[in-house]
Amino acid sequence: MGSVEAANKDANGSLTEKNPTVVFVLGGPGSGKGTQCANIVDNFQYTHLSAGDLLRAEIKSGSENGTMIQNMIKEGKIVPSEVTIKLLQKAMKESGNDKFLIDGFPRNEENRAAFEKVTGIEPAFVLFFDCPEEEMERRLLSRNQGREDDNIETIRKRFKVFLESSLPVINYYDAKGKVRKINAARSVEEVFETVKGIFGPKNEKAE
Ligand SMILES: Nc1ncnc2c1ncn2[C@@H]1O[C@H](COP(=O)(O)OP(=O)(O)OP(=O)(O)O)[C@@H](O)[C@H]1O
Ligand SMILES: Nc1ccn([C@H]2C[C@H](O)[C@@H](COP(=O)(O)O)O2)c(=O)n1
Ligand SMILES: [Mg+2]
Repeated sequence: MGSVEAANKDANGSLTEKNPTVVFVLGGPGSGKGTQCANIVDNFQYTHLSAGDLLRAEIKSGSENGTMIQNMIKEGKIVPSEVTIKLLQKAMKESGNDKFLIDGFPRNEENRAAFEKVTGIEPAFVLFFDCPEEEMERRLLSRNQGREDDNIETIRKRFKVFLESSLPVINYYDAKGKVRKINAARSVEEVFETVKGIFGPKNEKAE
């Protein structure tokens, strides 16, 4: 048995010897997090968990939190950590994997501190897709996936929340040397070339 210090907590918060590898995938709305995570999953042995997708699925499921989540997403606000972390823990457990790309989380200091406290997990590193607002706005307005928050009013609110609440989390991890900043204002292929270099050959899927 290893020491308790070396142990993590499992997705339910119990101490375990298993050490999940978590990469937080952060960046402004429309910076390309989901697009690049799909490419990473195709090439590396990771499970992609998008906090936004999990919250949208929760709305669709008719859960008692659905209306609250829907209203918060419409306003570009961050849903309380307790709700999002429970969804992440459940998805981690159900995946059967131990390597995760957690996309769009932590979005604020409350998300960050609560996840660390509840799961005991520290990210291996943080991918930060850095993209100018004008480019992100262009991408979101032409995304065409029927998202209720892809309208100019909500997009502006999401940009404000990103600057005020999410950037401080990126700065927190940057001070710990964990941030891998990527210029996301390039083509999908160019961005992925940089991403591939960060993951390296170790976790690459066999052909
Ligand atoms: N490098 C790129 N160049 C041009 N368009 C891109 C690029 N990456 C993603 N896109 C497009 O921009 C839109 C937003 O991308 P994506 O959904 O991956 O962003 P996101 O960071 O996950 O956004 P959100 O935070 O809103 O979920 C999509 O329509 C996607 O196809
Ligand atoms: N940690 C999170 C992640 C997302 N949300 C809500 C608020 C976001 O504007 C929305 C969409 O997320 P995205 O798909 O853009 O990553 O979901 C949240 O409250 N907390
Ligand atoms: Mg996304």
